[in-house]
Amino acid sequence: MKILSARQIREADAYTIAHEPVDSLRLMERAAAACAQWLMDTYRGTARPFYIFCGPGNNGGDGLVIARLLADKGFNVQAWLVAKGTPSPDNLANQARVPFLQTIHEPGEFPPMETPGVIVDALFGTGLNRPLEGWTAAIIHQINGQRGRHDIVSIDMPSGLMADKSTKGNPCIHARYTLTFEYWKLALLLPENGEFAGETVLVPIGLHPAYTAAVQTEYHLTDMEMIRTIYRPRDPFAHKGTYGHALLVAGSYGKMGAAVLSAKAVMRAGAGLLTVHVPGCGYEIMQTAFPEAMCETEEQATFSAHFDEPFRLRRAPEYDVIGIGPGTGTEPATAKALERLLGLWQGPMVLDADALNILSKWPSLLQLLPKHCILTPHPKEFERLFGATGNHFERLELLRSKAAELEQYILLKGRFTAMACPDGSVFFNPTGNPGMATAGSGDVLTGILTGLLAQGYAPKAALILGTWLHGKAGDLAAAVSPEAMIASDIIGHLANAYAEIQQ
Ligand SMILES: NC(=O)C1=CN([C@@H]2O[C@H](COP(=O)(O)OP(=O)(O)OC[C@H]3O[C@@H](n4cnc5c(N)ncnc54)[C@H](OP(=O)(O)O)[C@@H]3O)[C@@H](O)[C@H]2O)[C@H](O)CC1
Ligand SMILES: [K+]
Repeated sequence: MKILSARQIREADAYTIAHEPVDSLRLMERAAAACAQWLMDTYRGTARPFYIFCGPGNNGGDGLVIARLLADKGFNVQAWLVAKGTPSPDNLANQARVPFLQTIHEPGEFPPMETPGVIVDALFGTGLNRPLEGWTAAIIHQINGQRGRHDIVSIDMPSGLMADKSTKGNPCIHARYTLTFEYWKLALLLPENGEFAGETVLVPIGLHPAYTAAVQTEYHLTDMEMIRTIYRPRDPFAHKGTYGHALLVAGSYGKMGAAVLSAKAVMRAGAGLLTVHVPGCGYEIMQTAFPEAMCETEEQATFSAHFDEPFRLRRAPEYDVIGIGPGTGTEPATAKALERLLGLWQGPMVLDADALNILSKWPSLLQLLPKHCILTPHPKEFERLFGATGNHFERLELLRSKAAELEQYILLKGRFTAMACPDGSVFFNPTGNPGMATAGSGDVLTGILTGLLAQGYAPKAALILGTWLHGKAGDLAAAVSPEAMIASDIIGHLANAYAEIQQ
C-alpha cells in the first residue's frame, strides 16, 4: 500500500474530481458519510452526544457534513465553527446546511460539554501548513483537557500534525481514534506521533485507483496483497536441501537463551538445515534445548580471534546464509572474529544485536560487509551506529540515506518497523503489538530473517515477509495476554502466522 505525501493526496483528490462524475462537494459528502457511519457503528447504543469542532478548511467541511448526517439520524449533536481565517468554498456551503452550528470566536467561549460524549476533531487535516499557535493552540489544549471525560476522534489527521513533516513539540490533538482517508500518512507511522494518533482507522473514500496505481512514492505499508505475492508455497518434491543451510553465530556465557530462541526461529521459519556456532559453554545447552540444529563450538566462553578455524573457509560454501549477533557479546576477540568472518564470507547475512554493537564500536567494519545484508537495529542500536537526530522524520531520512549509501537493507524496529532498501524505498510493517517488547523478541526476528534467506528468498522479500510474520505471530500470541507473552510464544505462533497467508 502506497503512502502519499500531502501534495500527492491533493493531486489524487483533483484527479478523482477530473476523471469521475463527482465534484469536490460530493467527495466531501462521501468522506464524511464514511466517518459518520463509523461513528454510528462504534457509539450506537451508548447515548453519548457528539461534540463536533470544525476548522475553516475542508477538514472543517467534513466535520460540518458529519454533524448534519448524525443529526439527521437522530443523534444528539452539537457543532462549533472555530472561526479564524476565510472558510474554503466547500466549508462555507456546508455551514449553511447545519442550522444548529455555533461559533467560537475566542478560547473563552469554549463550551462546557457536561455529558460524557465523543469529541470529533475536524479542525485541521492535510492542509495544515505551519505549527498551530495563539488561540487555535489554546483550543487544542482545551480539547485535550477533556480527554478523561470524552473520547476524541480525529478526522483524517489529529489536528496539529502535518502529514509529512515533523511537528514535534507543537500543539496537537491527542486522539483516541484517527479516521484517516484512503491512504496512510507518514506522520501516523512515526513513533514521535504515536501518542497523538491513537488507533488509526483507514477509511476508504473512493479516490481514483488510476492515480494511486501510477503515482511514484518511496514509502509503502506492507499489506496482505504484498505478502501473498512474496510468499512461495513449498514444492511437493522438496527435500531438506531445497530450503537451504543456515549458519547462526550466537550466544555466550549467560546469554545462550538468545542463541536457542534464534535457532528455533530459523527452523520454524522453514530453513532446511541449521548449524549453530556457539562458544564451548553453550554446546550442551544448544544440543539439549534444540536437537533439530547441528552445533559446532570453540573452547572460549566468548568467540575467539580464531573464529575462522572452527568456521573454516572450506566449509563456507556449505552455507546459504549467516545470521550473527544474538547474545554474542562485544568482546574485542569477538569483534576480531566478526572481522575474520567478513573476510571469508560475501553471501547473504543478517546482523543483529551484538554484531551491530561491534559495528558501532569499530565502524570501519561496516565497509567490509557484503552488499545487501540485513541489519536489524532497535532505536538505541541505530543511534549508536549512525548517530542521533532531532526528530523521527530526520531519523527516517538518515535510515534511508544509510541504506542507500552502504547498499544494505536496514530495519529500524518500532511499532511500525521501518525497512529501508538500497534503492531508497522504505516499507513500514503494520503487524506487532506492545506485548512483543519482551526479552528475546529481537532474537526471534533474526532467526526468522535468517531462515527465509536460507530458503532462497531475496533480501527484500525476506525482510518484508519475515517482519510481517514476526509481528503477526506476536499478535496471535498477544491475543491471549500481551503482558504474559514471552518470545517463545512468538515462535510457537509462527505456524499460525503462515496459515493466515494461505487462507
Ligand atoms: N483526501 C481527500 O481527497 C479529501 C479530503 N478532504 C478533507 O480535506 C482536508 C484538507 O482540506 P484543506 O482545506 O486543504 O486543509 P485543512 O482543512 O486541513 O486546513 C486548511 C485551513 O487551515 C488553515 N491553516 C493551515 N495551517 C494553519 C495553522 N497552523 N494555523 C491556523 N490555520 C491554519 C488554512 O489557512 P491558511 O491561512 O493557510 O490559508 C486553511 O484555512 C483533508 O484533511 C480532509 O479532511 C475532503 O473533504 C474529501 C476529499
Ligand atoms: K482533524
